[in-house]
Amino acid sequence: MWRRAASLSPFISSSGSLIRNHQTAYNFKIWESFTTEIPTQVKGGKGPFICFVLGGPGSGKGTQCAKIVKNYGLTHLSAGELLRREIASNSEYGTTILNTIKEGKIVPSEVTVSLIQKEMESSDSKKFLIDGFPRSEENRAAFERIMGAEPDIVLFFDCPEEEMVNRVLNRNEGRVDDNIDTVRKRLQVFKALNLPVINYYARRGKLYTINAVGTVDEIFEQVRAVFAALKLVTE
Ligand SMILES: Nc1ncnc2c1ncn2[C@@H]1O[C@H](COP(=O)(O)OP(=O)(O)OP(=O)(O)O)[C@@H](O)[C@H]1O
Ligand SMILES: Nc1ccn([C@H]2C[C@H](O)[C@@H](COP(=O)(O)O)O2)c(=O)n1
Ligand SMILES: [Mg+2]
Repeated sequence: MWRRAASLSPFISSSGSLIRNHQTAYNFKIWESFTTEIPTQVKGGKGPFICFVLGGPGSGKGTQCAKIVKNYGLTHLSAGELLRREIASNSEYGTTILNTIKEGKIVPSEVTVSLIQKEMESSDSKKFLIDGFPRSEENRAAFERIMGAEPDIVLFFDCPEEEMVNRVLNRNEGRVDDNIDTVRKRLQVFKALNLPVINYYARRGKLYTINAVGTVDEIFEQVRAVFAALKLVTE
């Protein structure tokens, strides 16, 4: 169990020397190579390592998180899964959460952060992969305020909208939001509320953009390059 009182200061340089700028779905820079700039100080504070995982609906966040867990042993917390679990448990917020998800909107931050908080504070893990969070500036601010922590790094799975729509419509997991109407709304919400957060982390030098087109293994090779550079995470 843990509690962090203060935020970490930025610790990863975003000025790697062999980076090429690719035009991708949302025009973020892709980190293509980490050959010379290995961060020397990965962790500055006493709290756990926190990696936020962002990307539009169906961009492959959950799929890649499963591979990260398997290869690097981080504890995976999917905000969407925590909310779906809350619906299934018939909690007092269940109906509100269900209706919000059906509408493709964002659940109030206090609800989501308190679910994440419960998981993190009852875990002995020292490294968390927080998938699908923060979805908005409000989410981000609430996490910082309530948890007193910031992510160490942020992975962004950058995927063209058409590909995301195809993946969601073929997912076949019985999710109430896997239909064309909701996915269109989720894409609008993603662009309006989540892209600004992604930009925020890019400005803070914490964002690692992954080109989310290709096979699952090809995409994971880019993730591996990020984690290879962050030696401390794997120890
Ligand atoms: N690289 C890929 N190529 C083709 N299909 C993929 C790829 N990665 C994931 N998928 C499939 O696309 C669907 C969506 O993937 P996933 O659930 O990982 O996305 P997500 O980003 O977590 O979406 P959401 O935000 O809706 O939870 C799944 O059916 C998954 O098997
Ligand atoms: N921070 C979050 C994460 C998720 N939700 C809601 C709204 C999403 O459409 C839905 C599914 O999430 P996913 O499994 O796609 O990550 O859950 C939210 O309101 N806030
Ligand atoms: Mg997911």
